[in-house]
Amino acid sequence: MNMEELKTAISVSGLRKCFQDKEVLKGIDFSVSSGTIYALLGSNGAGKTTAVRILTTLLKADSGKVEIAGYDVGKHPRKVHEIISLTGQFSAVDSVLTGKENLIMMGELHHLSSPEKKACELLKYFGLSEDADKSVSVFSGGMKRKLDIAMSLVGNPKVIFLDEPTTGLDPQSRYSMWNMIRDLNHSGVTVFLTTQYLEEAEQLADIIAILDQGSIIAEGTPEELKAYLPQGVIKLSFQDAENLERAKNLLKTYRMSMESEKRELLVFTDGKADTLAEIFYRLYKNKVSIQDFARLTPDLEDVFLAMIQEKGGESNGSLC
Ligand SMILES: Nc1ncnc2c1ncn2[C@@H]1O[C@H](COP(=O)(O)OP(=O)(O)OP(=O)(O)O)[C@@H](O)[C@H]1O
Repeated sequence: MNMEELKTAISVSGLRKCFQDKEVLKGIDFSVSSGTIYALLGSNGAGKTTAVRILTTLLKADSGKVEIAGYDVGKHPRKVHEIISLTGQFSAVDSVLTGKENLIMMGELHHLSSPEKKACELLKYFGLSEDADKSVSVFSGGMKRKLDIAMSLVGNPKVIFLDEPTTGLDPQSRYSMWNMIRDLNHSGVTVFLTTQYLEEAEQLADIIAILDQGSIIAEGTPEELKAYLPQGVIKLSFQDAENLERAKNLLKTYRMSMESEKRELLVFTDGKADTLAEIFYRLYKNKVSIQDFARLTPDLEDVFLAMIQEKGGESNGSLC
């Protein structure tokens, strides 16, 4: 099957997995369009690695259906292996060998006609050419991670799974890894990544799914997820309690939240320019002196925390 013609790269429905009596995945559903970057975002222990292991045929689900490029992972694992690659949290490279030797070995495993040529191409692509003949034992964490991804690309996968690709990397290496993931995606590869970093999901993903205690509690583009929280909250600060109190009385028609100690007022508006102008005019006309103001736009972290808090009250009963 041709991936270019196939719209859905990954399709998951009703996926469940228990370990002993613990239900780690509670019947999750999602699909990933070909050519996109999909991020499964969740805290430690949310079930991300378990999901990736099932999607990549390393672990059997208790129930549910997973298809990669139309192939059922349980029934056609070999076909799935031809399409995917997996790079895990822990590097699979052999530290005794050099970077180039690792890649050549992988090329031989894939029966490439010219493993050395492929190794050189990948070393160049990942900016590792100068270090090609050094033993991997002297590579930095970031270099090892790059080599690990390079190894997974030897077989020209159409769908790549990256399990927490930047965990443990310094900000510079993380940034360079993000660029590489974007480049890979631009070359036509579908990317499925797990991360616990909100910023990473926001920077890279077309679609983000928030996995919390084995359930997907929200899914959408970063913008769609941000729309979950109200836009147009403005924060007004006042020099003294008197101005704060007068502003509060004048703006009674709006929903507000007051922090008396900080002499701050949060006003919840529809975010429209006319509304903001009306608020400022009302205060100005009544000679209320505003010390400072800011428009608060919720970021993904606010959304993540709000959603997790909201779901916290719901039952997490196990079905195992
Ligand atoms: N083989 C196993 N046997 C028993 N429990 C397991 C096994 N694998 C995972 N778990 C449990 O399943 C839960 C989810 O683990 P998983 O590794 O999928 O989470 P994660 O979201 O990838 O977390 P992290 O970000 O820490 O890697 C955890 O409570 C973990 O202890």
